[in-house]
Amino acid sequence: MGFSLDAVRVVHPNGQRALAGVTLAARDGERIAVIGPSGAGKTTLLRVLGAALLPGEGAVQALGAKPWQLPAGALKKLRARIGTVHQAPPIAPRLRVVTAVLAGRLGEWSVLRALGSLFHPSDIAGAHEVLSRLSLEDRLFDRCDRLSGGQLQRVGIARVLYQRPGLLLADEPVSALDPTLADAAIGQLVAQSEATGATLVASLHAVDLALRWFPRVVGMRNGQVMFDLPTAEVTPAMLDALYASEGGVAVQRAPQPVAAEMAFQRPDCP
Ligand SMILES: Nc1ncnc2c1ncn2[C@@H]1O[C@H](COP(=O)(O)OP(=O)(O)OP(=O)(O)O)[C@@H](O)[C@H]1O
Repeated sequence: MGFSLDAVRVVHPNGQRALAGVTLAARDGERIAVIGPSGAGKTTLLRVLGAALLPGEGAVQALGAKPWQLPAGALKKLRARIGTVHQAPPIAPRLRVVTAVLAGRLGEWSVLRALGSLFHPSDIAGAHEVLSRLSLEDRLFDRCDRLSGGQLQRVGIARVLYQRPGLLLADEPVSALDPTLADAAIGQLVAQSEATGATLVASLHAVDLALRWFPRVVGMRNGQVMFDLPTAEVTPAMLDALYASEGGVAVQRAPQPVAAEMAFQRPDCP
């Protein structure tokens, strides 16, 4: 199952080309980091994988289904099996943390149960368990608008952990976290994939996290896949080329550890 994209092209309504013929596939349970400069098409790629954006051209398969050939009911069920961690989680400010986390399974619930959960959270222990994996269990009953940006981002991660999707997509999931928390949060996404067999695709600006936690790295630029390699084969020269500015002058980046050196530094998942 996993997913596959074949020659996928996306041009936004304003004429901006975001994906220029992307072909990419993953087996069940694979873990892939997508890296590349701003505007490379990473978010667009994840939206196509999540059946949230219909590409203008090309074929999409996710979890064994072709989303855009499904009737509405089946498409809804497929989307309930796909979880997305957004950079800025779409969570209503007045919602309590517990409710925001339990909303991860809204797609599986009837309208009645979903409405009931707003007033009487049904699985407080389950919400507590996933929040504790992100060191947020003490905020269970806080309102989301009382949280910092980084705490809210972790609530968004907890929500997807609670959902237990078959395809887990994470779009810049730790951009608001300090390095220690970011490392731990990526570790939790990886641990979830290992425990449930979910395919994990994360777009990351933090190249060190991509190299440390993911066995496969896809480099994107200008809507195209520039490389798709086992992490140990990604070289500093490839990273420099990926992030080089359009004018040909290399962008100043902090030195990145060589992939081969990073591979054995991956901490054990808790
Ligand atoms: N809704 C939209 N309407 C018009 N253009 C868009 C839209 N979303 C993205 N784009 C454009 O498509 C291209 C790819 O954007 P995308 O957000 O996928 O890149 P990205 O790699 O995720 O960037 P970043 O790292 O900055 O988040 C960019 O040129 C962007 O300006």
